[in-house]
Amino acid sequence: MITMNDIIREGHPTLRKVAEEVSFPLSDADRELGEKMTEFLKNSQDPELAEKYQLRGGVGLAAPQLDVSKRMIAIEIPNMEEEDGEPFLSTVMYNPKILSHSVQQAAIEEGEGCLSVDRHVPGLVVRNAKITISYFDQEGEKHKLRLKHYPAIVIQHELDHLNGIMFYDHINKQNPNYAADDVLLIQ
Ligand SMILES: Cc1nc(NNC(=O)[C@H](CC2CCCC2)CN(O)CO)c(F)c(N2CCN3CCOC[C@@H]3C2)n1
Ligand code: NI
Repeated sequence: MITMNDIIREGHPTLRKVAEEVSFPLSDADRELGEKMTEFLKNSQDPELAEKYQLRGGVGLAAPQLDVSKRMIAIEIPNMEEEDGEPFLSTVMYNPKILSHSVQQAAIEEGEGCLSVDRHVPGLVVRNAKITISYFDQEGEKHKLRLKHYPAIVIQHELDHLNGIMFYDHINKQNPNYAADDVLLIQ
Protein backbone atom coordinates (compact mmCIF):
# COMPACT_ATOMS: atom_id res chain seq x y z
CA MET A 1 0.00 0.00 0.00
CA ILE A 2 1.07 3.58 -0.61
CA THR A 3 2.14 5.50 2.50
CA MET A 4 3.59 8.99 3.03
CA ASN A 5 7.10 7.54 2.44
CA ASP A 6 6.15 6.94 -1.20
CA ILE A 7 5.17 10.57 -1.77
CA ILE A 8 8.02 12.78 -3.01
CA ARG A 9 8.36 16.27 -1.51
CA GLU A 10 9.02 19.72 -2.95
CA GLY A 11 12.57 19.99 -4.24
CA HIS A 12 12.34 16.61 -5.97
CA PRO A 13 12.80 17.35 -9.72
CA THR A 14 9.94 15.08 -10.83
CA LEU A 15 7.46 17.57 -9.28
CA ARG A 16 8.62 20.18 -11.81
CA LYS A 17 8.42 17.94 -14.91
CA VAL A 18 5.67 17.84 -17.53
CA ALA A 19 4.36 14.29 -17.28
CA GLU A 20 4.04 11.92 -20.26
CA GLU A 21 0.71 10.73 -21.65
CA VAL A 22 -0.33 7.20 -20.70
CA SER A 23 -0.81 4.74 -23.58
CA PHE A 24 -3.69 2.27 -23.92
CA PRO A 25 -4.31 -0.55 -23.36
CA LEU A 26 -2.94 0.20 -19.90
CA SER A 27 0.12 -1.68 -18.73
CA ASP A 28 -0.45 -3.74 -15.59
CA ALA A 29 1.80 -1.25 -13.80
CA ASP A 30 -0.30 1.78 -14.81
CA ARG A 31 -3.52 -0.03 -13.93
CA GLU A 32 -2.21 -1.15 -10.55
CA LEU A 33 -0.76 2.28 -9.74
CA GLY A 34 -4.17 3.86 -10.32
CA GLU A 35 -5.77 1.37 -7.96
CA LYS A 36 -3.13 1.99 -5.30
CA MET A 37 -3.60 5.75 -5.57
CA THR A 38 -7.32 5.35 -4.94
CA GLU A 39 -6.64 3.00 -2.04
CA PHE A 40 -4.30 5.61 -0.49
CA LEU A 41 -6.94 8.33 -0.69
CA LYS A 42 -9.63 6.10 0.81
CA ASN A 43 -7.26 5.04 3.62
CA SER A 44 -6.29 8.67 4.23
CA GLN A 45 -9.96 9.55 4.75
CA ASP A 46 -10.52 6.74 7.26
CA PRO A 47 -9.67 8.10 10.74
CA GLU A 48 -8.43 4.73 12.04
CA LEU A 49 -6.32 3.83 8.99
CA ALA A 50 -5.00 7.40 8.67
CA GLU A 51 -3.92 7.26 12.30
CA LYS A 52 -2.54 3.71 12.04
CA TYR A 53 -0.43 4.44 8.95
CA GLN A 54 0.15 8.15 9.73
CA LEU A 55 -1.41 9.28 6.47
CA ARG A 56 -2.22 12.94 5.75
CA GLY A 57 -5.78 13.35 4.50
CA GLY A 58 -6.15 13.59 0.74
CA VAL A 59 -8.94 14.07 -1.79
CA GLY A 60 -6.66 13.92 -4.83
CA LEU A 61 -3.30 12.48 -5.82
CA ALA A 62 -1.20 12.75 -9.01
CA ALA A 63 1.24 10.09 -10.25
CA PRO A 64 4.22 12.50 -10.31
CA GLN A 65 3.86 12.73 -6.51
CA LEU A 66 4.86 9.05 -6.49
CA ASP A 67 7.82 9.83 -8.76
CA VAL A 68 5.92 8.44 -11.77
CA SER A 69 5.92 11.14 -14.45
CA LYS A 70 2.71 9.99 -16.14
CA ARG A 71 -0.55 11.84 -16.81
CA MET A 72 -2.76 10.06 -14.32
CA ILE A 73 -4.59 11.36 -11.26
CA ALA A 74 -6.81 9.80 -8.60
CA ILE A 75 -9.76 11.74 -7.19
CA GLU A 76 -11.68 10.75 -4.07
CA ILE A 77 -14.11 13.50 -3.10
CA PRO A 78 -16.54 12.41 -0.41
CA ASN A 79 -20.21 13.29 -0.46
CA MET A 80 -20.47 16.41 1.70
CA GLU A 81 -24.06 15.57 2.73
CA GLU A 82 -24.44 12.10 4.23
CA GLU A 83 -21.30 10.72 5.84
CA ASP A 84 -21.27 7.11 4.61
CA GLY A 85 -22.99 7.88 1.32
CA GLU A 86 -21.48 7.25 -2.10
CA PRO A 87 -18.52 9.57 -2.74
CA PHE A 88 -19.26 12.64 -4.87
CA LEU A 89 -16.43 11.66 -7.26
CA SER A 90 -14.22 8.59 -6.98
CA THR A 91 -12.17 7.84 -10.06
CA VAL A 92 -8.73 7.50 -11.66
CA MET A 93 -8.35 9.79 -14.66
CA TYR A 94 -5.83 8.96 -17.39
CA ASN A 95 -4.69 11.73 -19.76
CA PRO A 96 -7.10 14.26 -18.23
CA LYS A 97 -7.51 17.52 -20.13
CA ILE A 98 -9.38 20.78 -19.57
CA LEU A 99 -11.57 21.33 -22.65
CA SER A 100 -13.03 24.66 -21.52
CA HIS A 101 -13.47 26.75 -18.39
CA SER A 102 -15.49 29.65 -17.00
CA VAL A 103 -14.28 33.23 -16.90
CA GLN A 104 -15.51 33.19 -13.28
CA GLN A 105 -12.74 32.30 -10.85
CA ALA A 106 -12.84 30.67 -7.42
CA ALA A 107 -10.52 29.88 -4.53
CA ILE A 108 -10.73 27.79 -1.35
CA GLU A 109 -11.05 30.43 1.40
CA GLU A 110 -8.54 28.75 3.74
CA GLY A 111 -6.03 28.23 0.95
CA GLU A 112 -4.57 24.97 -0.30
CA GLY A 113 -2.07 22.44 0.93
CA CYS A 114 -0.24 19.61 -0.80
CA LEU A 115 0.89 16.15 0.29
CA SER A 116 4.23 16.98 -1.33
CA VAL A 117 4.63 20.18 0.69
CA ASP A 118 5.50 19.77 4.38
CA ARG A 119 4.78 23.34 5.34
CA HIS A 120 1.80 25.66 5.54
CA VAL A 121 1.84 28.14 2.66
CA PRO A 122 -0.83 30.77 3.34
CA GLY A 123 -2.66 32.56 0.56
CA LEU A 124 -5.48 32.28 -1.94
CA VAL A 125 -5.01 29.96 -4.93
CA VAL A 126 -7.27 31.47 -7.59
CA ARG A 127 -8.50 28.94 -10.15
CA ASN A 128 -11.32 28.59 -12.70
CA ALA A 129 -14.68 28.20 -10.93
CA LYS A 130 -16.07 25.83 -13.59
CA ILE A 131 -14.25 23.43 -15.93
CA THR A 132 -15.16 20.90 -18.58
CA ILE A 133 -12.63 18.07 -18.73
CA SER A 134 -12.11 14.92 -20.76
CA TYR A 135 -10.24 11.86 -19.51
CA PHE A 136 -9.87 8.14 -20.11
CA ASP A 137 -10.78 5.52 -17.50
CA GLN A 138 -8.94 2.25 -16.79
CA GLU A 139 -10.80 0.56 -19.68
CA GLY A 140 -9.76 3.28 -22.09
CA GLU A 141 -13.28 4.70 -22.26
CA LYS A 142 -13.34 8.45 -22.90
CA HIS A 143 -15.37 10.58 -20.47
CA LYS A 144 -16.41 14.22 -20.47
CA LEU A 145 -17.22 15.90 -17.16
CA ARG A 146 -18.42 19.37 -16.14
CA LEU A 147 -17.36 20.35 -12.62
CA LYS A 148 -17.71 23.50 -10.57
CA HIS A 149 -16.39 24.97 -7.34
CA TYR A 150 -14.76 22.56 -4.86
CA PRO A 151 -14.41 19.52 -7.18
CA ALA A 152 -13.22 21.80 -10.02
CA ILE A 153 -10.52 23.18 -7.72
CA VAL A 154 -9.38 19.72 -6.66
CA ILE A 155 -9.05 18.59 -10.29
CA GLN A 156 -7.12 21.74 -11.26
CA HIS A 157 -4.70 21.20 -8.35
CA GLU A 158 -4.04 17.66 -9.64
CA LEU A 159 -3.79 18.70 -13.29
CA ASP A 160 -1.17 21.27 -12.23
CA HIS A 161 0.97 18.41 -10.88
CA LEU A 162 0.96 16.83 -14.36
CA ASN A 163 2.46 20.09 -15.69
CA GLY A 164 5.04 20.63 -12.93
CA ILE A 165 3.03 23.40 -11.26
CA MET A 166 2.72 23.67 -7.45
CA PHE A 167 -0.27 25.37 -5.78
CA TYR A 168 1.87 28.16 -4.33
CA ASP A 169 2.98 29.17 -7.84
CA HIS A 170 -0.48 30.78 -8.10
CA ILE A 171 -0.33 32.75 -4.84
CA ASN A 172 0.04 36.53 -5.25
CA LYS A 173 3.56 37.37 -4.07
CA GLN A 174 2.78 40.97 -3.08
CA ASN A 175 -0.42 40.14 -1.21
CA PRO A 176 -1.03 36.40 -0.70
CA ASN A 177 -4.62 36.98 0.41
CA TYR A 178 -5.48 39.14 -2.57
CA ALA A 179 -8.34 38.06 -4.80
CA ALA A 180 -10.34 40.31 -7.10
CA ASP A 181 -13.79 40.91 -5.62
CA ASP A 182 -15.44 38.77 -8.30
CA VAL A 183 -13.47 35.68 -7.19
CA LEU A 184 -15.80 33.20 -5.51
CA LEU A 185 -14.43 32.15 -2.09
CA ILE A 186 -15.28 28.53 -1.26
CA GLN A 187 -15.45 27.09 2.29
C1 LIG B 1 -9.31 20.40 0.20
C2 LIG B 1 -8.87 19.23 1.03
N1 LIG B 1 -7.55 18.88 0.95
C3 LIG B 1 -7.15 17.81 1.70
N2 LIG B 1 -5.84 17.42 1.68
N3 LIG B 1 -5.02 17.84 0.64
C4 LIG B 1 -5.24 17.27 -0.60
O1 LIG B 1 -6.07 16.42 -0.83
C5 LIG B 1 -4.30 17.75 -1.70
C6 LIG B 1 -5.09 18.23 -2.88
C7 LIG B 1 -6.15 19.30 -2.53
C8 LIG B 1 -5.56 20.58 -1.95
C9 LIG B 1 -6.55 21.66 -2.36
C10 LIG B 1 -7.34 21.15 -3.50
C11 LIG B 1 -6.89 19.75 -3.77
C12 LIG B 1 -3.46 16.54 -2.04
N4 LIG B 1 -2.52 16.88 -3.10
O2 LIG B 1 -1.31 17.34 -2.77
C13 LIG B 1 -2.64 16.12 -4.29
O3 LIG B 1 -1.91 16.75 -5.30
C14 LIG B 1 -8.05 17.10 2.48
F1 LIG B 1 -7.64 16.04 3.17
C15 LIG B 1 -9.39 17.50 2.48
N5 LIG B 1 -10.34 16.83 3.22
C16 LIG B 1 -11.76 17.11 3.08
C17 LIG B 1 -12.55 15.80 3.05
N6 LIG B 1 -12.23 14.97 4.22
C18 LIG B 1 -13.00 13.74 4.18
C19 LIG B 1 -12.67 12.88 5.39
O4 LIG B 1 -11.26 12.61 5.40
C20 LIG B 1 -10.46 13.81 5.47
C21 LIG B 1 -10.77 14.69 4.26
C22 LIG B 1 -10.00 16.00 4.36
N7 LIG B 1 -9.78 18.57 1.76
NI1 NI C 1 -0.69 18.40 -4.44
